[in-house]
Order: sequence, then structure tokens, then C-alpha cells
Amino acid sequence: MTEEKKFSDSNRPARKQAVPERKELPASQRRHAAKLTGGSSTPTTGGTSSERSSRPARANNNQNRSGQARNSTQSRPNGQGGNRSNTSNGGQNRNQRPGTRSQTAEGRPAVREKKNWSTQPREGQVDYSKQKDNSLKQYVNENQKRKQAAEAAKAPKKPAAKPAEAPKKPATKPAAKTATTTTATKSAGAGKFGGALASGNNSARNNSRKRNTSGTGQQTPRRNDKPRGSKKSRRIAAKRGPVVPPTERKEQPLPKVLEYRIGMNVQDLSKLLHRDTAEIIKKLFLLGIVTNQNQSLDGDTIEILAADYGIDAQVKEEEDVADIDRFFIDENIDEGKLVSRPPVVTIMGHVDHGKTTLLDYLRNSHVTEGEAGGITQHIGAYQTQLNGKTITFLDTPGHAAFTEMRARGANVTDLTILVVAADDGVMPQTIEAINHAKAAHTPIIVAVNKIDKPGANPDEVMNQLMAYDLVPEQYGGDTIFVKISAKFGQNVDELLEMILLQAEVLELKANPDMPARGSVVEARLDKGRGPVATVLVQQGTMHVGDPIVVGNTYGRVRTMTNERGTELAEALPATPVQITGLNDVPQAGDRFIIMPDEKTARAAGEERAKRAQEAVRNSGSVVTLDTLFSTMSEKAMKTVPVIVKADVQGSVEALSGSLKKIEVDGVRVDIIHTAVGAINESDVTLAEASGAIIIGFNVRPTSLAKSQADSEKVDMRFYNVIYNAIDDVEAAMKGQLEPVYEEKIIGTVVVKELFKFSKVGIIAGAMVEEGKITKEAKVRIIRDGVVVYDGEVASLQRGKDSVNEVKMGFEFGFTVSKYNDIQVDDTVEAYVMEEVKVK
Ligand SMILES: Nc1nc2c(ncn2[C@@H]2O[C@H](COP(=O)(O)OP(=O)(O)OP(=O)(O)O)[C@@H](O)[C@H]2O)c(=O)[nH]1
Repeated sequence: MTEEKKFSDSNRPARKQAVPERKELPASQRRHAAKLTGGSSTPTTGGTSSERSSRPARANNNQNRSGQARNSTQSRPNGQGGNRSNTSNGGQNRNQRPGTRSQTAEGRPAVREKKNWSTQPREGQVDYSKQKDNSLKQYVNENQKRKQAAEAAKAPKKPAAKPAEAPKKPATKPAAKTATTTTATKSAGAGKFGGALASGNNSARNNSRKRNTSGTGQQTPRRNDKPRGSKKSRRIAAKRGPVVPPTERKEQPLPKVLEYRIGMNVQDLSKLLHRDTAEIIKKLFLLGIVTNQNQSLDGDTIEILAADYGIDAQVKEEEDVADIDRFFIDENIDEGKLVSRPPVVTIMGHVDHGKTTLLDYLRNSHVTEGEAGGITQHIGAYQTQLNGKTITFLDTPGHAAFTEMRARGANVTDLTILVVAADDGVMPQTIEAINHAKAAHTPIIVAVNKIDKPGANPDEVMNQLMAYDLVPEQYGGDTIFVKISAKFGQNVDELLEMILLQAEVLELKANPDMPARGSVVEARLDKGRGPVATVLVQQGTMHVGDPIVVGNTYGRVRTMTNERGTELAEALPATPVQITGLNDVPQAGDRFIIMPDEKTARAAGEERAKRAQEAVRNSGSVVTLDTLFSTMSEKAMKTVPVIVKADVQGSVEALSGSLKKIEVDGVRVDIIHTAVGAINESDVTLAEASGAIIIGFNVRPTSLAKSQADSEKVDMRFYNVIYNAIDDVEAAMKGQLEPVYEEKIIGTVVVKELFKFSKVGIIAGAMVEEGKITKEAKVRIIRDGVVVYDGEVASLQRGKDSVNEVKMGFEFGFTVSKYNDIQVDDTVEAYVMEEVKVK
């Protein structure tokens, strides 16, 4: 106690001195601490922080651990944390981390001791401890100032890199060196917090990265540096090569005007607007239009979108490649390049009035020099010469069945020669020819033929024709009449002269300096040469090799010949030529045009074929869901759809014309498609879609078409005599008529008594007075001579048995469907409806 009292006095040793003793560590910990500090295991007991920092063991430690000095406070004037720049340069050897361990060894909390460790500023650093305001803020300001000073020192060196007189290299190198030094200093820990703050090097990740790039620049293999992923994925990655970062899409400005086509989709618009499809879809969604990137948009939607983007929208006018008719408008022809061309003449007239005789005479007597003696071919047109001038004749057939083709021929002609036999006069087809010529606004020259014949009366012909506004010049009119004998060539030259004279009056001109265009005169399928067409060039010049669109087909002009088989390289306006190289057989009267390239020709031809097919399908004659209702509702009119295929165009026209004339009790033939050539799959498909019969004249189906027709049950008929075809179709039409039913009374029954049943109602007990009654029969209930009900038998029974038939003289019971008011003494007429054959 005494001792205690002693110590409690002022003599008592200071508490401070007593602390180390209280905190003295066990021996094992002391040894460990000594190991950490690398010095003596003697416990440090007190002493100032400056003394401790100058301790040899600690000094050595700091030197060896260059940069591990989290605890080294040398560069920490304020004693707030370690010099992280050092940390950044060294590894993290746990065993050598002095922080807590050394503190433990000293028995003092580390933070308190560290405060006093590094108060000594480094070389070149400001000793903030001696400054009035040693706050962090001040440090930052100071540091910034120093940075600025360093940059300012660097700045003047830059111009030195390009002195006019100094060599470039030496001037540049020092500058570069300075820059490197600055960077190195920074990363090495310049500044109060070293480079650690600047480089963000206060994370374990960055530390490890730094370690890997130690002085040598070599990567030190470490546990975590193992290649990632499976072997396979690494192999794939190696093959794929370095990952190329996706190129950023450059934001392009919106167009000033959005030129669009109706039916464009979001994808198309995104290209025009330089915007993502997702953005456009979102925009449309916000505008209340739900769409996807492939859905076609209408004009309004596109305009709304454009308005939302703040730009104008305009429908793009695109030329219709399939529309070849626009090339036939006279406005498209350069008038400055027009030159005279030969007249195109059509010879028309009644049967046997001498058209062919006249044409034959012209063909054989007026041929071009050099071609005389050549074998003439029928190509539907030819040219003849008179006094060096050329006349083109269209050799169109004159039979009534060819009316349509003749009408088309008249449209391409400049002049019509109306042949009228002087011994026969004006006949029906003479009048028809006049009407066609007038409809085509074609001048008529009348050739009164067969004047050599004994009974010929040309004046009578002239008189007759005046009734049709064909008034001879000698009677004050303006129609040229030439009296000829085609058989003997009498006045034929005079006729030709008149033609040339009339052509001069008409001032027929064309531009040969443009791609050719014209019309088909005749076409057929040649076994060896494929589709062959005689075309008349109306404008421009046609060359061999030209890409061509004809009607609904296309091709390239492979060969070009005239009526004498002479191969031509080019054909000028008003020249008829036979061409090959088409993909399909066109129709007489189809227009053709030469295209700039085969691709365009193909596109136009295919599009035209597609549209033609669609037109056929959409036409009222084809039975579709749309037309079915109207056809059914219009029961009075029925049609028999027919497809006509023949070997030559002439047969097609003849057969079609004859079939159209058939009419059986309101049923008529509807020709939905005609073409030259074998029956193909397309014909069968069309027949199946429209329920048509296919009539092949001198043609057969292809093997594929035949098997398709068999499986689709399409009716195909083949003929080589036109009349047989017509008879068969007529018979088929009679079979197609709505069957006619006639009422036939099969028996008479008288009701004798009634039996009432709650479940079945009234059952009439009756007797068959005449004939019979059957379960399928219809019944007419007659009361006092008046029909009170007409219906069907519901049940028929004898006794309790249900029967199908009850004959005369038998009693039976029966009920009438939907009728419960039958009465005793009612007479019941039993009858059936029987089909009657059309005669
Ligand atoms: N005497 C005489 N007979 C002629 C003359 N022209 C034609 N014929 C005869 O008349 C008949 C019919 O002549 P075509 O030339 O075949 O008559 P078409 O108008 O061509 O007849 P289709 O081709 O059937 O329309 C033939 O026998 C010819 O020989 C003529 O000027 N004088």
C-alpha cells in the first residue's frame, strides 16, 4: 500500500512511460515483428517518431522495399497515408508489408505512429509542415502550379522542333525526351500523391497490371494470366483473328426531300432517311402506326413520317418498263430526223374476188433486182418496186374467220386496196372491209377486178360503192378507182402508180435514226427455228442482235430475212421482216420495241406476260371467287370457257372466231386464251383455275402438261378438222345447260280417316286410288279442287311397318312433312320431277 501511495505521488513515473510495459507483446509476436522489420527483435519502447524513422533497421527496410512503403511517410508531410507512388512501383509482398505488423510490434496503433513518420519532405518538394496553411487544398494548388510551370517549360520547346535553320531531327529529339521524362516522373510518383492518383493506381487491378509491365517490358507469367476459355473456344478465337471493333455508323443528315415510291417498307425508307429501321418503327409507333420493317407502307404513312422528321416528301415518278405503248406516241419522234418512207398497203375484199391473184402477180412481177428468181415464201408481207420506189404489201387472209387479224392489219397500214370483182359486185365482206378501213382512217383505193371476164360490169361496182361514200373522181368524189385484171396484170402498174401518188399526198415519213418499233404481222412456232414472227418496222431501224420486247414476250433478234429468204442486217421503216430469237410466239397485231439492253427487254417482257396473265384471271370470263357470285346470281347467262391452241396463228383465229359464234339457249363460248404452239403447263394451270376446256388444233400437249392435265382432270380435246371441234363444243354446251325437269304424277290417294297421336301428330289413313305413292314422292294436297299444300311425304307405313312404296288398291298411313292440317276426303296427288333431255 505504501508503495502504492508512493507511486501515486508526484514521483510516480509518468503514465506514458508505463504504457510500453503494459503493451509488451508475447515473445512469438515479437519475433514475428522482428522478422518483418528485418532487425532486432528487441522491442522498441517509446522514442520519438523521428528517432524511429532514422532507425537503421527501418531505413534498410524502406530501401529494400523500394516502393512498398505504404507505411513510409517520407513523402507525407501531413502524415496522412503512405506514399502511393512507391506502392505503384513495387509488389505487394505481404510478408514485407510493414504497416500494421510493425505497429503491432511497437504496440501502438499504426495510424497514430504513421502520422509522425514522414514529415521530411522529399527533395524538390515543398515542406508544407512549415507553411501556415498546410491543408490539402493548398497542396492541390501548389501541385497545379507546378504542373503549369512544367507545361510552360515544355511549351517553348515545341517551336524548336521546326526551326527553319536547324536540322529537324536533333531539334525534335530533345523535345521528345523531355516529354518522356515528364511522363515518367508523373508515373513514378511526382506530386504529393505521386502518380497514383493521376493514373488511378489505387486499385488491386491496376497494381497487378503495373506488375506485369515491369522494367523489362516482358510479361511475367502469373496465375491469373492463364488464357481464358476452353481450348476449343481459344482455337476458334485464334482463327477468327483479332476482334475488330464494330465500325460506328456515321450519322448522316436527313435528305431535304424524301422521294418515295408507294409501297416502300421501313427498310427502304431507312436507307433514304439515313436512319435506323428501329428508330423509324418506333417513330411510326408513336404516330399510331404499328408496322414492321418489311411491311409495305402507303403514301399517307410515308408522308406523315417525313413530316415528323421535318422534311418534305414527294412521290417518285418511275417509268413503267412494261408500258411499251408510250413509245408509239408521235410526240416521241424527232421531227427533224423524219424522212420519206414507203407506203404500207393492205389488200382487202370479199372471198374469191382476186386478192391472192393480185398479190401473187405483184410478188412475181415486181421484185427487187437481184432477188428475181428467188423462191418466195409466205411471211404475211412483202415489198414490191415500181420505178425505183418501194411499196409494202400486207398479205392478210381474207376469210371471215380472220376478221380480227385483218382489222389489226388495217391499223398499221397507210392505204387499203379494196378488191371488188367486177362480175360479182359489192358483197358482205366488201362492206366489212370498208368499215375496217374507215375505222382505221385509212384511205381506200378501189381495184375493180376481173374486168377481163365476159360478165364484168365495173360501172355497176362504182355505182354500188357510192352508197358507202366511195365516190369516184369522175363523179366528183375523191376515191381512186382502177379497173384491173389481176390474173393478166392488166392496169396493175396503174394501180401501183396510184398507190405511190396517194402516198405522196399522205406525206408518209419516219425517223430511221432511232431504235426500231413496229407491229407483228404474223407469227408461228417453227419446229426447227422456234418462234418466228413477221414484223413491220414502223419507226427506226432494226438490227440483227437487237434486244426486243414483242407483245408479252421478249428476246434478241437472232436472224432477219425478207420474203425471199434473203438475210438482212438491218430493216428500215416500212420494211417487213421475218425474225427469230423470241422466247415465245407473239400474236398478230402485237407491238414490238427495241430495248437498250437484254436485261431491260427481259424485265419488260416478263412483266407484260405477268400482267397479261393477271388480266385473264381478273377478267369476268374466268371463274374466281369474285366472279362466282355474279355468275351464279346471273343464272340466265352461262359461259363455256375455252382455251384454243393451234399450230399457226391463222388456225387460232379461225377456230376462235367460229367457236365464239356458237350459242345454245343463252350459253356462249368464252375464249379465255389463245396461242400458237403445243399445250403447255401454263395452259393447263389456267384451264384448271378457270374451269376451261383446252382445244388443241394440230397440236399436242407436252408430256408435263399431259400429266398435269390428267391429275387435275382438265379436259383436253385434239382436232385436225375445225368443224369437228365446233360440233364437239356445241354438244358440250348442250350438256352444260341447266337440266329441264318436268312434273310426272305417279298416283292419286284419298284420305279416309285421321289418327291423332300426341307425339307424331296426325297420321292420315288413306287408300291409293290410282298409280302409287312412294316415300320420295312429292305430294300436292287438294281440297275441294284447290291445292292447299305442296310438300313432301314424311313417312309412309302399312300397319306398323314403314314402307317405301304403296301401290293402287292398298290402304296405308302417311304424314306430310311440315303439314299437320290434312283432312278426311282430301285428295293427294303424288308426283316426281323428271329431267328432260335437251334436243
Ligand atoms: N378471169 C379472172 N379471174 C381472176 C382474176 N383474179 C382472180 N381470178 C380468179 O378468181 C379466183 C379467186 O381468186 P383469189 O385470188 O384466190 O381470190 P381471193 O380473194 O384471194 O380469195 P380468198 O383468198 O379465198 O379470199 C381464182 O380462180 C382466180 O384465178 C382476174 O382478174 N380475172
